[in-house]
Amino acid sequence: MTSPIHVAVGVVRNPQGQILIARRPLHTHLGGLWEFPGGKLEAGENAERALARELAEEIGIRVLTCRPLIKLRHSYPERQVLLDVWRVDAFDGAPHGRENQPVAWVSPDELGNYAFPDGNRPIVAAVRLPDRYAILGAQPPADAPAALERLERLAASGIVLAQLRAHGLDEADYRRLAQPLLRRAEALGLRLLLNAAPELAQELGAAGVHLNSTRLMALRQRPLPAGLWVAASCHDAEQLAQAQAIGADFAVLSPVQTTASHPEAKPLGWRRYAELVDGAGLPVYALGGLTPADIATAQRHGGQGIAAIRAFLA
Ligand SMILES: Nc1nc2c([nH]c(=O)n2[C@@H]2O[C@H](COP(=O)(O)OP(=O)(O)OP(=O)(O)O)[C@@H](O)[C@H]2O)c(=O)[nH]1
Ligand SMILES: [Mg+2]
Repeated sequence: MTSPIHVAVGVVRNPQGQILIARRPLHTHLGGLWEFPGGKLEAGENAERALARELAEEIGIRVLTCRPLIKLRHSYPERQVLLDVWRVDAFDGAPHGRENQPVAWVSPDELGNYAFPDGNRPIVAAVRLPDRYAILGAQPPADAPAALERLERLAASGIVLAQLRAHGLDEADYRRLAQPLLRRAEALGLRLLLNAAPELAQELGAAGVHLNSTRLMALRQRPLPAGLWVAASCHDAEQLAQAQAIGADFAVLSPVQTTASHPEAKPLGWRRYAELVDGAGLPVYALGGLTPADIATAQRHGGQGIAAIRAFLA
């Protein structure tokens, strides 16, 4: 197998939070599809240098600050690419298509309306996902008022994505608990995924499903359509590969450190976390004994951010 073509890709964000996309010229590989500007590394260049050069050449901006977002390998019939994707949050100049390609500013949630190359699906997910994923836990008896109060506190602290995890409840109790939480989450602008059967998540109008590793391993395909989120709990390379194979949007990898909720589980540590994330092919949150102070560490190790049960309520 030849080594993949290393490509530096920029997710350029303006102060309004919109993302710059460009349309690939018709005569090129994947011509006519939308992309994030960028291009191949030249000999002797690292990804950051190539990114700065490509964004200057293609859209006429000077990159001021950038940081890694996600790295992905993808095989097209004609070639393999390593997409080395960076967030560009500060730049000089007004972006325009210097090669006459159409460009557009679109909000992260509108990205789904544009036709991108197949390899870009995880990039779009990474752009849309926040750096914190909250796990709203509940134990029997399902205490809806207490869970609602925690949901409010999560939203007040800026959480926009969470899952409802209540493994001790039977389906009827889980349903009773989930319904008012889903209604409140919607009003708060918080996307609530159900850690439950995908059919239940869809029936109750949740933002998506969070698959525990048993459900994940039993699936042969993505259980919900593209408009809903599919997340998965993973603990090793096999489960991450399965998450990617069924087309999950993101994964949670645990335990990264020793944690009070699972004291018996052997932690992965950041080095192993980074190794697993590197081959995962989808955004991965770190979970297990972490606090918001670890977000930057998770991102430095290739992750999307952190997931936590208690830390966001502190
Ligand atoms: N820039 C960019 N390339 C992408 C994206 N997604 C994706 O699969 N690719 C693939 O990455 C490869 C390299 O990108 P490129 O064609 O922009 O390379 P380049 O700017 O150096 O152009 P060149 O061929 O004229 O030198 C292409 O095969 C392209 O299809 C994306 O979002 N942005
Ligand atoms: Mg290019």
